[in-house]
Amino acid sequence: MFIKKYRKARDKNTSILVVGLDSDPEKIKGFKSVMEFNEHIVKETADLVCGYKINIAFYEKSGWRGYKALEETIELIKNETDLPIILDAKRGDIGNTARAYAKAYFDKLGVDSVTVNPYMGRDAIIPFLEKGHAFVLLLTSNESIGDVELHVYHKVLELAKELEKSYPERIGIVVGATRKEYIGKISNASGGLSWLIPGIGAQGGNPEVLRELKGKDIVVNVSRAIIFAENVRKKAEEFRELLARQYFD
Ligand SMILES: O=c1ccn([C@@H]2O[C@H](COP(=O)(O)O)[C@@H](O)[C@H]2O)c(=O)[nH]1
Repeated sequence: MFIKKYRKARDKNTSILVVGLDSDPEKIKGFKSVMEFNEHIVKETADLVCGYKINIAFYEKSGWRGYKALEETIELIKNETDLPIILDAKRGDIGNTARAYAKAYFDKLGVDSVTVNPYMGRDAIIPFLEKGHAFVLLLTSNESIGDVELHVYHKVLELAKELEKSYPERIGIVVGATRKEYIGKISNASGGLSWLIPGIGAQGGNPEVLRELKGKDIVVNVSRAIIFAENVRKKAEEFRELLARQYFD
């Protein structure tokens, strides 16, 4: 179960860092394949993180070869570590289609959590909660949140909390670290929901926001700033320390 694996890894590694395996085949210079690149990243970081997040887009862009690399990467993480895997797929569709996605990701791929787009409401979310854990998009890290999310995020928060009653410890929210002005307010209202926080590193989000989230189950994703660094381990150590100082101290 995602939350149990996450808490165990967080406490063992004193880390709330999740490394994002956004292993764009066009950027993995010096490696023969995405799989070889991912093996290197996992070997360098497994004792510094509380999990991995894999964004499916960077695998789908290579068709079946990318999907094969995705499957092999998940197998590698499961065989070599006890760390939870979040699949960043941002799915959201009618019930029977959502059930098909949930089956593909939890039963076939074997990930622990999936990101879900809540725009279509509970039918699009529940199939994921029935099989595993889901993070629903609440207030994302990108510029254009004013177009839609700012108008509805409080509704998404209400819905997530309602679903949490039937699916305790199986639902969380995605809030960008770039959303400093909203995080305190959302934290106060978020009860026992877990948090996935992207936006630190390449997007310039502020790690100080983590001070508002002490005691909550949070994972902080950093992708490009770690995986494409010259010294991956050193960079992961720096981010682990930076985040830990805000959250654990
Ligand atoms: O609000 C969101 C939701 C998801 N993401 C994803 O997280 C990583 C961020 O990568 P960086 O290289 O650390 O910027 C990426 O997979 C995004 O698709 C997000 O950035 N913001």
